[in-house]
Amino acid sequence: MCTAPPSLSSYSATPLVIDEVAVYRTQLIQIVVTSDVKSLTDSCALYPIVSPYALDVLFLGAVFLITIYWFHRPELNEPPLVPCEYPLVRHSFEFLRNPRKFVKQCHEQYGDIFSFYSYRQVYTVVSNSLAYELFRTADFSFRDGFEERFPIGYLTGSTLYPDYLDSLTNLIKADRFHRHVENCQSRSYRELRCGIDQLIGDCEETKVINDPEERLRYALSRAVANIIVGEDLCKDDEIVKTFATFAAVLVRARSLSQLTYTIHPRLYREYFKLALNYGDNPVQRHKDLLIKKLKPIFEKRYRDMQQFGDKWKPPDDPIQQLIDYCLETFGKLHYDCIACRLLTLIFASIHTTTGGITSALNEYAARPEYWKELREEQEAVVGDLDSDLTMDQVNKMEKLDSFVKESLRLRGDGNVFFIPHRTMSKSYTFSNGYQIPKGRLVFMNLIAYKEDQSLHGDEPKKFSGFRHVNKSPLSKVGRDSMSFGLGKHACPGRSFASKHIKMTLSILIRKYDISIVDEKLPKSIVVRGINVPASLPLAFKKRK
Ligand code: HEM
Repeated sequence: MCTAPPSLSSYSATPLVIDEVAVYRTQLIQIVVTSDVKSLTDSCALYPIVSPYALDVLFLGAVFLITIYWFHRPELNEPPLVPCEYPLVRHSFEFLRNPRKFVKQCHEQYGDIFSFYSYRQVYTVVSNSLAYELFRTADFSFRDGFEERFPIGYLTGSTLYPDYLDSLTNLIKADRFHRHVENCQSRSYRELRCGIDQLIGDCEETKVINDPEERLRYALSRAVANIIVGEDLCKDDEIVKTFATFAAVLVRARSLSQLTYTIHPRLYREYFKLALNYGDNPVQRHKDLLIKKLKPIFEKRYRDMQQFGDKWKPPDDPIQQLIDYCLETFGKLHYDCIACRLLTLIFASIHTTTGGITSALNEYAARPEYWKELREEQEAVVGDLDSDLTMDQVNKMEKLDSFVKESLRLRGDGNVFFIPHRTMSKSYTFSNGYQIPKGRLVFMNLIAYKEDQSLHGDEPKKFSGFRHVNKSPLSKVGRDSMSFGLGKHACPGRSFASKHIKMTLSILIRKYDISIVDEKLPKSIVVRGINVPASLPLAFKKRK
């Protein structure tokens, strides 16, 4: 006879002996795996002859099968794993003590692909042609690799929204964005000049500025804000501060969380978020500020759109791009999503571009042998400091373009890796036959790239400011030009960045004599594990 299994409440109410529990467990399993009523009845009828230990046998069987599979699973032809001396920390010490020496030695010994173990993860490093393969194939994700080391999407809340990075990339790549940047050329140039005049000053007498990077970052923020949020808001001190400081806030919080990464990336992500949310929660504060200041502009636009319909021709600017995106995606204005887009754009654009300005400026100040030619080019192309700077003129600054490109190529001498990419497909087989499993973080060996004579010409390790004249410009990516990445995810803001770096240097070169104060200071420093251009104290004097 089939007795119905007791209800869950009766389990707890009735004291059962061990054998009874096993019988009911067996019965429950049978019920779950049985799909139709008849077989259910049949299976219930069978229960007295099923062993009370069936579940345990099943479990042991599964463990046995998994063990067999584990030992006989297809082995990947993994790249050589650098053997390590210290069992727990593996290569972490050697790598952190002298990353350059470690990577160079491993490359010499193991060739263009090798893996090493740091803390609890295996990393793979690729050089030369395998590095280009990494950038060019869709089987690797730059975003996933970057997001693990710097979870910007998660921290800003952008990952809540569909395709958050794709939609930002599309916004920057769109023709209407390029048209808008061109249309804003003279007003954003004036903003930049005004910022430099105020923050660096007239310098009638020689003036030593200890923090040129920070001052130039604020000047640049005004110019970029002019393009992104418009003429009025770019003069708003709070908005400019958000543009100038948002990335620095994240970098500071990251330094508090770095140690947790060595335990587990997920712990690191959560701790990072906690470190940010603690106290005044800067991400939310910056979001609230952007929403407060921008809401009236968005609402007015939206009202105008509804009131005038097709007769209304909206301004073709990023604000309108964001409105259109929100209406297409959500059917209404979505302010949190708008703030997320803007913060990600600010994060991606301001510090990176200021870094480019700073490294080129440090090289310029330290290398008087280039001053004459670079000044002559400025005078020939632009002339007077007070006249506007057109896009056409910026494009004609070939020597300056090459100088900036060279400083970006060689910047951060201690940088040994390019941003990691993560394998997306099940496993990936490189063209030389080595295989890596899904999820592996893969880095490009930057030392090998910088020292490759076949790419950069004679003496590739030496700074040669005009190395790239009459060759490809700064904003063009290629095998010999990878500061902005390569392939599908190559930086979509590269012409924007290159234009702003050149505009800033053009003003500085025309306006001041700039020289280095202490030649012994390094041009780049390691800040919390990342090599960045140092904000060297520089002497500014108004040119005669
Ligand atoms: C000197 C300044 C800059 C440098 C050195 C730089 C560098 C890079 C690099 C190396 C990548 C990864 C490319 C890859 O993996 O192939 C990247 C991606 C990106 N950059 Fe830039 N960038 C700069 C300025 C900017 C600016 C000004 C913007 C925005 C206007 C921007 C927006 C982005 C975005 C949205 C991505 C992600 C692209 C994607 O995943 O499809 N960047 N950048």
